[in-house]
Amino acid sequence: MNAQAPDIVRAAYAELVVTDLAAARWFYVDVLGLVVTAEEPDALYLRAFEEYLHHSLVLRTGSAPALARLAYRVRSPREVDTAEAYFRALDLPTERVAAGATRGIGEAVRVEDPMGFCVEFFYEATHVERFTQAYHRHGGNAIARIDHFNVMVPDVQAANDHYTGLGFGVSEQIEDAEHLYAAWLYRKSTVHDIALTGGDGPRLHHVAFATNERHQVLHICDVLGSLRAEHHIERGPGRHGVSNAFYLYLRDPDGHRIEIYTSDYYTGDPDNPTIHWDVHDNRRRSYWGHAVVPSWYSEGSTVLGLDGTPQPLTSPTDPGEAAVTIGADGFGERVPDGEGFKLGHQS
Ligand SMILES: O=S(=O)(O)c1ccc(O)c(O)c1
Ligand SMILES: [Fe+2]
Repeated sequence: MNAQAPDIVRAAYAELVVTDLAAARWFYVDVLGLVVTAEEPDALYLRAFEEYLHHSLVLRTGSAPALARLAYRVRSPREVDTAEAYFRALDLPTERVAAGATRGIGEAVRVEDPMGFCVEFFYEATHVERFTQAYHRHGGNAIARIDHFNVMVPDVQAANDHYTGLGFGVSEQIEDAEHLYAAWLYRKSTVHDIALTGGDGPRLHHVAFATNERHQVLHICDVLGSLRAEHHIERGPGRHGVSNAFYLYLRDPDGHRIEIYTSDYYTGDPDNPTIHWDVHDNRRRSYWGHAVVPSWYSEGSTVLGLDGTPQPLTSPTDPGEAAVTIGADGFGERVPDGEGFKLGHQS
């Protein structure tokens, strides 16, 4: 009999390893405006304005940039036990950690999932002040909350099946008759808590935070421009086809990719239909047809396994999305009649 999947509420926090905590503090606190809940000589615990749990992002000093773990909140303390039983039944490396193993987080279970990511499931967490209406503290780029994780995996279908087995709904997919190239899956009533990007993996593609309004995304761009830090902008601002969200992708001082995201849509009814995008639809990634910078498809963060060591990478066996569109979706040497760019009518 299959073990019961834990009742997962949402993507809750990520722990990133950074090589220069001061530089990371400048990026995430001074530029992005995240709130410092707690600070240690080698770690920062940060949250966004609507959040009342201790943190949604931990930055910890290390010798090389990496994703230490992704964490999901479950609905009750009992669901931590359910999670442990579920993953042990799958014969996955699983460990129970005591309250305080991560400052501000209660007892939890950590698992190395089938894709190689270290994933934590917790319920108890320290409550701290919520700054939803502390408008005097909000900058023009007020980030409201963490929204989702995006991970790079060599087998999108297998990862999709792992997450549907955990009770995630599938909101959108990019596919053709042969392959599933990308997928977005959710537990909370938005487009996703986790997204799957085909590529060498396991790697972290990005952690996304949500703002409530588009102008807050645009303000980040203006702030970076005024600081002569515009090189932190990798892609966007723009409108996604998948998710319909307004987006901006940044690279932090260690190269970790952070998305600032707003205006996706509600997915909370039980019959929420999956949206299927053809891999040749030029609007899927950028609804206005803009090309996607090659680094967005090719670069990601190293992932640490449950034992804290970097995970070796596996390459996809099928052709990746960037191979079936022209180059990396617009920057392609194989454009037959253009100057290296995809023309609007081409796919
Ligand atoms: O680029 S996509 O439109 O596929 C996209 C949609 C939603 C996301 O969160 C994302 O990172 C990327
Ligand atoms: Fe995203």
